[in-house]
Amino acid sequence: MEAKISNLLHWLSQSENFEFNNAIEVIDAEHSGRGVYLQVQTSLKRNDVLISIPSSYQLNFHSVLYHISKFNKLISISNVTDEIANDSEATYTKDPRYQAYSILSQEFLLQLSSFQLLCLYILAEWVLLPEWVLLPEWSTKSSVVSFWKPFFDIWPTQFELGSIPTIWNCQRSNELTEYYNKLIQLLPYASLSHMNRITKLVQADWEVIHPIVDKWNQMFKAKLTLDEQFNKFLHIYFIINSRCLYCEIPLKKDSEDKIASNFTMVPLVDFLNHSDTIDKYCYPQVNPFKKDGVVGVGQFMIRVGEHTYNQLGEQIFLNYGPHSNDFLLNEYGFVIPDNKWNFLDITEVIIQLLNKTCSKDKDEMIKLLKENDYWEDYTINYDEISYRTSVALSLIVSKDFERVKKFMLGYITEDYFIPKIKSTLVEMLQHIILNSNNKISSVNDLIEKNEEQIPKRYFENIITIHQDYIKIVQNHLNKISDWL
Ligand SMILES: C[S@@+](CC[C@H](N)C(=O)[O-])C[C@H]1O[C@@H](n2cnc3c(N)ncnc32)[C@H](O)[C@@H]1O
Repeated sequence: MEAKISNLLHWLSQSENFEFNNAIEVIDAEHSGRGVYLQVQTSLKRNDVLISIPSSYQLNFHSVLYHISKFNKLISISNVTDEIANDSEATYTKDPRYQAYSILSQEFLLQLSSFQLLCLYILAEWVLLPEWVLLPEWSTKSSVVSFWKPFFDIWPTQFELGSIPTIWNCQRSNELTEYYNKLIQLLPYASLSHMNRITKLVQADWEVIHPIVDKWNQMFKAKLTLDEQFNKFLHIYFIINSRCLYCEIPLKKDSEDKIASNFTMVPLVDFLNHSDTIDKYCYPQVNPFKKDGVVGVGQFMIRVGEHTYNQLGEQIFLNYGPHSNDFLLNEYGFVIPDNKWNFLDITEVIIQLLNKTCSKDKDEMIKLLKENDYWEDYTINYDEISYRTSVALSLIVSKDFERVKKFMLGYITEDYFIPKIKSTLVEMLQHIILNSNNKISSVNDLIEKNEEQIPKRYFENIITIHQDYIKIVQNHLNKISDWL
């Protein structure tokens, strides 16, 4: 890994606009992978620059179009593909990308989302190009490598990202599928619905890009099967997902997918690990795009936040957002114990309770909740049972439609409903604890039968989420015992 990191630094240092504070270093740690640490006894203070990466070394919608257009001269987008010199005929015959990228029309590329374009491009440059150049017709020119190779080389392996539930759910032709299905069954409801949502996005994106991969396979006689290529795509999808940083993409300014497409991938910045503390450690800043030969969306900087770094060995963290463990597991493949943003989604439990009421009342309740935007998304965090959860529960238990309408409008407080819902709430919370305890026991059973095929952290992540659920619920049970 050290050699790969020094290759990356060497590659970046070819740009004058690259900065990496000489008090920090990238270190590979057992639990959280690569991270950035203070390695010189000094003091890094608010607004000091830690990392600064020019546009031309970031992977995003703009830079990918720029690089594709080097091989396909029919692509011409102002402010993106200008300033590309014409190649000689000799160059054309040396690099299979001229042929591969010739099937990508400007119209097709521009309507892709950032995710689709980057997945397709990274698949080509990282996975397929090294195979293409080994074919007899290109083999004498195998010195052809992607500009991005030093960046690709430091990305996590399939094994490192393997704890993400959508990967268990989507991976094709895998001997561990049966095992993964057992793990999926032990996920909490919030993780399961998150997994199902991302699974649909992954599958939809593959539907869009796989016709191109098919054409490349015919052009270059692929060695990998389509299933193997899908697994590589899945890996790339989650590399992007777990390492992308918010950044406005001018070409996506007016597009429908602009929120999901506004991101860039930034070498070195993508080594920063997550802390659940917001606004403390460091923060990103993107300097506006300057024309003069600079390609892309702007210089990406990381500056020190309000915390002064002066402890040798301290880790430089970045907050990825106020994310619960269910979210972190599904988007990034890790959890943090006692994460302060944890919450339980108890929509399923509330709906089960609702299903036990007589069907006429049930239909009316659903109608009232939907009409007033109180349908689903019932949550509990450590400190609070959400207002919408209290409203739904009060309605289901009391069946007092008129008073619940006033409760929704804030004319009466929950104090009125507390004595009515107390016993149902206690029963429901105890049931949640029982359910999490059962799942923890089942995960422990799986660990015993595992025979080391699956890394222990996959199981431990699920156990941590359930244990944290129990802490949240137990806190409410303690509070309820003080009521009235
Ligand atoms: C943006 S990358 C950070 C660099 C990464 N550690 C690496 O080795 O390349 C995000 C990934 O880092 C890991 N990660 C980030 N924060 C973590 C934390 N607090 N604890 C454990 N793993 C963490 C997760 O694997 C996540 O998918």
